[in-house]
Amino acid sequence: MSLMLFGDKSLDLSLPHVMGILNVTPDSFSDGGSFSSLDSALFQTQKMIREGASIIDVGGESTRPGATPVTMSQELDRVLPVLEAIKERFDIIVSVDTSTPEVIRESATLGAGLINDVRALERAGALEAAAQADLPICLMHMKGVPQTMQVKPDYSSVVADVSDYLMSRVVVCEAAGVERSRLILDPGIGFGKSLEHNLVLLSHTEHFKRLGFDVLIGVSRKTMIGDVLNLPVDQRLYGTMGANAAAYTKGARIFRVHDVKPHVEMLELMSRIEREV
Ligand SMILES: Cn1c(SCC(=O)Nc2ccccc2)nc2c(=O)[nH]c(N)nc21
Repeated sequence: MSLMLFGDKSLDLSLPHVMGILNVTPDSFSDGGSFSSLDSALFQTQKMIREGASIIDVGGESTRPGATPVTMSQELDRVLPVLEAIKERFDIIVSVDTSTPEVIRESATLGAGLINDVRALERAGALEAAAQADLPICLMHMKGVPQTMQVKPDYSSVVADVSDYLMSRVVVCEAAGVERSRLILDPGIGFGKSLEHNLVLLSHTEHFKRLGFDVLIGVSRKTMIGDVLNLPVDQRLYGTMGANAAAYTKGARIFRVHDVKPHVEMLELMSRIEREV
């Protein structure tokens, strides 16, 4: 048992957990407007919970390469109503993707269970907001900024560089009053990495585990799967499952995915077999 508190709930992170992706950026609701985007978000959320998700990940900012930056008020308007509505209706941990101090603060007040920051609390004020929020924080590595991070990314040693960076953020967090036991590490697959860099990071997932932290992996449907299999984004489920299975065998325990049911069932068998003496 290795319990971690996520707001008013806790998870045993000796077991694998699926984090279902809920996109609330307006372009993600191209359902012809039959539902309001909130109805659609709640419907998706209910489906992912029924399929076995432990966490619902809500993000108001698209971090795709070339994505236009979102204003703070846009982020607040997209995330907070959905967070509130989910907390009212469901008993589930809600993770909020944000790098913005005000969103961290408001989300904590409204009952978020995890802050998922692709910028590892680098933004001015984010560290202080996170320290006050008293929530678990996922620190993810990103090299550069979304607009340009995929232009010839280069590392002397990608595993060492990424883990050195994340450990430097851990030190800064501890100095700001964020206990190490609240921190989850994430190598940031696809955020300023070549295909080779992504494959090496996944192959060395254990390295981050051995640093003494739980590891979150977000590889679902990403370009690296497309690069390996030469498949479009809507045909990357099996490749995604293979990548997550490999990361599981190397110690990852939280998996950020679009397809909840396949992963819940895959990880149920993997964890049952791995635990058999
Ligand atoms: C918010 N967020 C994202 S968004 C990027 C994305 O899904 N792109 C994408 C999705 C589908 C297809 C192509 C690209 N990725 C991570 C991650 O890997 N780890 C953590 N912790 N948070 C994350």
